Amino acid sequence: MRQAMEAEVLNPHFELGEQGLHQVLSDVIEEVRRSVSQDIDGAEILHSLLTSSWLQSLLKVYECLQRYLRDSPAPMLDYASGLSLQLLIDLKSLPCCSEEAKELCRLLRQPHLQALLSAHDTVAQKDYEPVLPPIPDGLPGDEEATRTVCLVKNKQPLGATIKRNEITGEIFVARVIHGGLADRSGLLHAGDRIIEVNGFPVDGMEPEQVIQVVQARSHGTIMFKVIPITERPVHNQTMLYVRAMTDYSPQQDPTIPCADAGMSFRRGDVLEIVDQTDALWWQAKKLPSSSACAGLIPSTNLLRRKQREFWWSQPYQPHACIQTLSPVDEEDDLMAIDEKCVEADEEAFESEELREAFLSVPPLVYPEEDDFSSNIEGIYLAGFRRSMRLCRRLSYGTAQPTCHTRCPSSCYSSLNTPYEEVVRYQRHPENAHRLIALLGAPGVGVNELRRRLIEMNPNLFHGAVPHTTRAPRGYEEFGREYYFTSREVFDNMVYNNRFLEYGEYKGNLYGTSIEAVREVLNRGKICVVDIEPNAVQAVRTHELKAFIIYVKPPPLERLRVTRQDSYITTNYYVNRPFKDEDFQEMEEAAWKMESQLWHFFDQVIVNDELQDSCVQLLTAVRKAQDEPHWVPASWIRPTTGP
Ligand SMILES: Nc1ncnc2c1ncn2[C@@H]1O[C@H](COP(=O)(O)OP(=O)(O)OP(=O)(O)O)[C@@H](O)[C@H]1O
Repeated sequence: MRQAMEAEVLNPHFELGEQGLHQVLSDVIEEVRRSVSQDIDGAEILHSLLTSSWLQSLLKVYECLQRYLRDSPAPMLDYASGLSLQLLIDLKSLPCCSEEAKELCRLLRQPHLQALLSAHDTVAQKDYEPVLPPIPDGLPGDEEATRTVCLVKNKQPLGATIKRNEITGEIFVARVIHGGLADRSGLLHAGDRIIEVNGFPVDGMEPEQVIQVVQARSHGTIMFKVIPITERPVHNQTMLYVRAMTDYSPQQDPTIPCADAGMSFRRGDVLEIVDQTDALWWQAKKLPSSSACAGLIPSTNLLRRKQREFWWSQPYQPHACIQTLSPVDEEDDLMAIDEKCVEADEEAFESEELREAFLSVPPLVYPEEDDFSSNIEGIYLAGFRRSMRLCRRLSYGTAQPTCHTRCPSSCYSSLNTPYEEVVRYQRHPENAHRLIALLGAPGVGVNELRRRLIEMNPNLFHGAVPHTTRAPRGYEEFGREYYFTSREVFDNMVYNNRFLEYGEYKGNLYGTSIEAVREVLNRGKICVVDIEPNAVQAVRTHELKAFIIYVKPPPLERLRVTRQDSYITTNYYVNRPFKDEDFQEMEEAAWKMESQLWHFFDQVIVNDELQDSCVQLLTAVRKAQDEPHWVPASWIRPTTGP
């Protein structure tokens, strides 16, 4: 037996048998037991030593470590994600690809495979230590043991805030910022009492004075003597991603505990909430983030409270919802009749006065149809009829009954949800396409871009056929120009929230229904619609998963240059060249849309050079369908209730 043990000691690579060291120990105990019965001196002591539970545990740990060292798999490489990306780039750059290469591309782009590779890299790069056994019970708990913590400061802040107990004058660590220097050291915790900084006793000092002592040394080692907190709070670190629905600036928030530790954000920013331990102040990172260090932001409840206070502190203003963007005043436009008319509206011919007015203004073009209602390769471009467009512009009605729900971002509802929970979503190739919704100020070019996109590939891109209560004309077909319905049916659809948006124009109702969009999507096509601001909420649903593209006007000087030969569709059913006032109105309308809806835009295209904008639009639409994006969590795991 002894020989066997010696062999083990001498040869560290000695392979322990099935039972391992545990077995060896049992044998030793057995031998010692026999020695005890022979009454050999000291054998009893040795016996109790070897049978003690702590030694057994220690040996088990040793065995685990041996097994860990022997069996731990070593990765072939730790950058599988990078390699797959490189492979995709290389394959893409090939002039022509074999079927196998295409298949490989498809596989490598699969979200599950990418997630697997990423998980592999995380594991491969991390040095996982074995789990250590728990600290034995019975250690003295009330001992005021001090700890000396040395942090090497570089240009980064320390990443901790302090507070003073006003009664005792003691200084405590108030908060440790996730990913900051203090956090990464693992040695400072919220609640630790600071006794000394760089040898200076800090009890009784004001927090600002303590900070001065810390800052006296801009780099090098800073030494803290602390009494560690006995019971550390449990950190609430569930992974949460949110989209900010409001702007926030810590510098302008007098209530933030430490403005320097705060993080500013803008509406639409995606934030990773890394710590929600404090009910009032969360810690978050802005994505994509290059910094390891998080910043303080108000929690949902706190931000909601702040917004409410701000809301009530504002002087009363007449309701300034997006709908109040006044369309061109009808009376003003009547004065503009002497402009050069290049196009007449389908409905314009119903009015005798207008017909006369048109006839008196040369040169005139009287297309039987709206110019956008064209036919490409036998495919009709639906949803471009002028009356529908003008109706939408004039429209104040939506599928939602009250203003609060109609202007989701601007008014009350953003107070309820200052952060919207989001998740990363990538459409599965077999799922329906995401709805593409274009939005922009009147005249900015939404319809021009939409039309050009559909013309690029009318077999793939489609508009939704609108509904109307207007009677069909001789050349019009049901389901091509419009779905012609009775007012009763239309009202019923409104009542049942089946319209994304609807409105009235010259006594007739017009609207884009969810069914019309669904009909396009069910045929495997990409449905491209333009929406008014009040339809934003209606397209942001689990079913449609709209990708909202905002078309932004370029600066005024560029509008003047690029729109020299363009015509604005006025409220008077004529097209005329753009005037400076039109550009100003466009900018104002754009500004309002941006200030109220920016956080809902998945993509912004500045419509400067038309060709560039078309390329940007096409790229955005492809990305919307094929690449991962942040979407509301409720789209992926729908919640019950409103
Ligand atoms: N980038 C551009 N450069 C030059 N002209 C443009 C550009 N974008 C659009 N246009 C022209 O501007 C005019 C208005 O565009 P369009 O009708 O698409 O506006 P819209 O945003 O759809 O407005 P509406 O609300 O009136 O439907 C059209 O004559 C169009 O050809």
